[in-house]
This record gives sequence, structure tokens and C-alpha cells, in this order.
Amino acid sequence: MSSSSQRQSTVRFQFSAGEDEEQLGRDAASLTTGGQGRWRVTDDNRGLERTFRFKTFKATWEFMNTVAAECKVQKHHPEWTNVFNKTHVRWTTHKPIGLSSKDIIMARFCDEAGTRHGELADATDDECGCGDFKP
Ligand SMILES: C[C@H](O)[C@H](O)[C@H]1CNC2=NC(N)=NC(=O)C2=N1
Repeated sequence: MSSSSQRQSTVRFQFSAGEDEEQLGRDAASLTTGGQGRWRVTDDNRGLERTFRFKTFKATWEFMNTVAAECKVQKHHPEWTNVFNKTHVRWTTHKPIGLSSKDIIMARFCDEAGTRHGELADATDDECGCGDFKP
């Protein structure tokens, strides 16, 4: 079996094999809108995603550069898109498939980097501006 599921309040996550599901479930819940966070569970329950909005394109790409540098450190890449001043970020693990601790680490890192780069408060998923580019 390559992955498994766990009910966490109203959300069912699919975790990568070998993860501490109890701990990861708590971590993920704290990052999602059902908890105290701004991430939401992806439709396939294998990841977390949210939109970040900044004042300018420059601020947006600098945020993405900061995140990309940490991706190199963590050896973990995002699924993301950018249109002008918004970027839609999704964290999921491809091998083994599911939500892993690296996704949690990177989601937290994004939240901190977003604040450092002057993220604007009111980016909703509905108006991410990604249109057909949203993966
Ligand atoms: C060898 C290398 O660590 C792997 O290919 C990493 C790279 N980055 C990755 N990123 C993501 N999101 N999922 C992976 O399974 C993954 N695997």
C-alpha cells in the first residue's frame, strides 16, 4: 500500500506512506481554513493549496524566488502558477503519493515568506486571476 487516509475533523487527508499520520493530521489541520490557517485541502485530498496576492508583479516573483530557494534546500518542488500579482501554490508529494511532512514544512515556509514579502490579506481562491492556468 503506498498511502493511506485519515479522518481529521471534516477533512480526509491522503498521507504519503511512512508518515506519522496523527502528527501530520494535526499539522495540516492547523494550516487549513477549518483550523486557523489559510490553506485548503486539494480536491484529491493529497495536498494543500492557497493563493497569495501581492501589490506588484515584482513582489510576487521575489516571493516565488524565496520559496524556490527553500525548495532547493528541502529538495521539494511546488505545483504553482503565477499571473501578475498572484500566485497559486499547491504542495503535494509525488513519491510516495500524498501529503507529507515536506508539504507541511513548505506550506509554513510560504506563509512566513508571504508575510515577509508584504502579502496582501484578501486573496481568495475564487479570484486568484489564474484562469485556465490554475492547475
Ligand atoms: C530525488 C528527489 O529528492 C525527489 O525527486 C524529490 C524532488 N522533489 C519532490 N517534490 C515533490 N513535490 N514531490 C516529490 O516526490 C519530490 N521528490
